[in-house]
Amino acid sequence: MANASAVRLLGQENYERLRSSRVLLVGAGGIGCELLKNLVLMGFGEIHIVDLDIIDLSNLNRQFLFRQRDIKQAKATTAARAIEHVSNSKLVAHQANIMDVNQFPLAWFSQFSIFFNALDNLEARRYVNQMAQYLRKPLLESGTAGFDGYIQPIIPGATECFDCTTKETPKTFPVCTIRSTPSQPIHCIVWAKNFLFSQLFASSGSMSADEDLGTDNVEEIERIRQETNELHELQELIRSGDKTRIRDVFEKVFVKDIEKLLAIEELWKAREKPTPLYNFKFDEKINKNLNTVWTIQEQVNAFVLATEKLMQRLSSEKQIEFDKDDPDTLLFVAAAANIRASVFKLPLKSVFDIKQIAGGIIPAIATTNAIIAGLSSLASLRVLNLLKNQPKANPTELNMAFTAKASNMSNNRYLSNPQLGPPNPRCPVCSIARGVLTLSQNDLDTMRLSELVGAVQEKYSYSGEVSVLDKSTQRLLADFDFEDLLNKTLAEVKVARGTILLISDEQDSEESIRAPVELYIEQGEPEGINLPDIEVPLIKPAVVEPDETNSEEGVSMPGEIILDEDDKNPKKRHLDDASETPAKKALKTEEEHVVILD
Ligand SMILES: Nc1ncnc2c1ncn2[C@@H]1O[C@H](COP(=O)(O)OP(=O)(O)OP(=O)(O)O)[C@@H](O)[C@H]1O
Ligand SMILES: [Zn+2]
Repeated sequence: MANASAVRLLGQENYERLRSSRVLLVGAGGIGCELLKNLVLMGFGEIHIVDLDIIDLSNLNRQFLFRQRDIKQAKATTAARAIEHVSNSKLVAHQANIMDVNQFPLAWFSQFSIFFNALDNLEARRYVNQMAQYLRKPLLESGTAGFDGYIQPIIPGATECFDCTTKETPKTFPVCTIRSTPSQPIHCIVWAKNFLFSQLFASSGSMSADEDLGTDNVEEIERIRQETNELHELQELIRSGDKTRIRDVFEKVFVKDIEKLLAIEELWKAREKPTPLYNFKFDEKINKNLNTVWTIQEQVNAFVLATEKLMQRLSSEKQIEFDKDDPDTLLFVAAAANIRASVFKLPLKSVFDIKQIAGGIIPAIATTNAIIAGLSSLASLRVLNLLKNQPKANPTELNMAFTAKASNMSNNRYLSNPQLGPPNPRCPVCSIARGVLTLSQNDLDTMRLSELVGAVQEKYSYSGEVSVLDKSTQRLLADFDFEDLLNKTLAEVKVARGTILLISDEQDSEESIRAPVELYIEQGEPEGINLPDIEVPLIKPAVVEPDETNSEEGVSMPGEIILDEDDKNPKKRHLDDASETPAKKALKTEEEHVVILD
């Protein structure tokens, strides 16, 4: 049965095209459920839904295709089943990770006219963006965070891609700030959760000798190492189950360790000194109101109570992970964070506030999801040229992108309609020449890496050394002073179907170097190395400006904590930093040691 209103909007011919389109929806959560309903009601011919997760009780308030009885069922299949009875579309559900190259190789993506992202993490978003760039297929990217949201149509070659602008990564902090010199409540929360809690209840590791601590102060480094190893001993104490020893734990963490810190005078030249919590006592007074800020005595009592409970649990659980919904772990982290905050003379917070911060909670709002999904489905008609009388303009001139902003509204307008930008010529993703290299199974098993690298050098005229990076795992496979793997087979170095290799010029030339090239490894016939015919231009090495930072505004993603903090973020990529090859940049990022608040 034809959908009369769709025919009126699109015209008969375009409606037929819509009916014969096959589309991919990645994510069947808050935006995904809304979007699936829209795509079905619009009448797309075939819709594939991919989601790796199962339904949780907390999803039901907004993921309206799911009911209580569906809890623990797969999201993708349940969503398809829930909408089937009103659907005139063929629905195909996959409970899987979209980044699983065995299930979803590049060729699988090529069957779709458009991809819709309804995801909640940067990694998967980046991955689908990359597939869209390889196949030059349009992608409708979307996201919400509370009352804010956005849609961004991405048309490879014509508009900017997801990675053309820098994105805020989850906030990270230098280790020394967390361990020695907290200056905000958040530093104490990160310390309590990622350090104290995990050392006492979750892990058993002591520190490795070469861990970078983000400070050069020898005394401080020594103190941090010693403290970690002593905490390891405290873990033994905790595991003994002897509750009388909680006093020792408390004294070590809030008195002795602080005294040791105070002894490093260098640290306190320009900072207020902490005060150890001397004369502490434990009593029975427990405050049960999670919304108020407790007195320090109530924090101390809560710390003892939570530690007792966790100690008891350790007799049956091997280790305990922090979970914002696990009251014992939350209470421990909240109390420890507040006691430390008081020692460092910082403001205390309620358990409820700490739960939000430590759990990374941004409330998900059904209405925002519905607005964004509505805009995403409507924009897809424009992207696919399905609207009747659609102006034939360059995509960057059409009104296709939207942001919904309540948090920072301009001109009293909730919805605004920014123009899509053209691809950023310095984008690390869409500015790089790329192609697909198909290798036979036999070649994948037996070909040496050196053979492949040699062929790439010859085909794209790299005159000197090149570096080879496996982008999927960020492993360096070869460069000018690392040739150990060149003699190994592709199978031995784990280059397989779905691997993306980034080859960069290592030539030390003043004049010009060749741009990098990216190859997606596909498996198939025929034998031999048939490299794709792509142009890999010569570029001028950029002048190095060491302190240059990217001024483009980051876009925050749902599910991530973006904190107002002025510490410079060592993980932020510099799109315009052409002083290093991407391969080297990736390695450096891996080496930097920071505490991540997840
Ligand atoms: N790599 C991936 N492959 C497939 N699906 C993914 C992948 N990463 C995330 N998803 C799915 O994307 C959806 C995002 O939906 P949403 O943002 O509403 O998150 P949620 O997990 O349902 O809710 P919340 O995080 O708020 O509890 C989730 O259902 C999640 O399982
Ligand atoms: Zn880009």
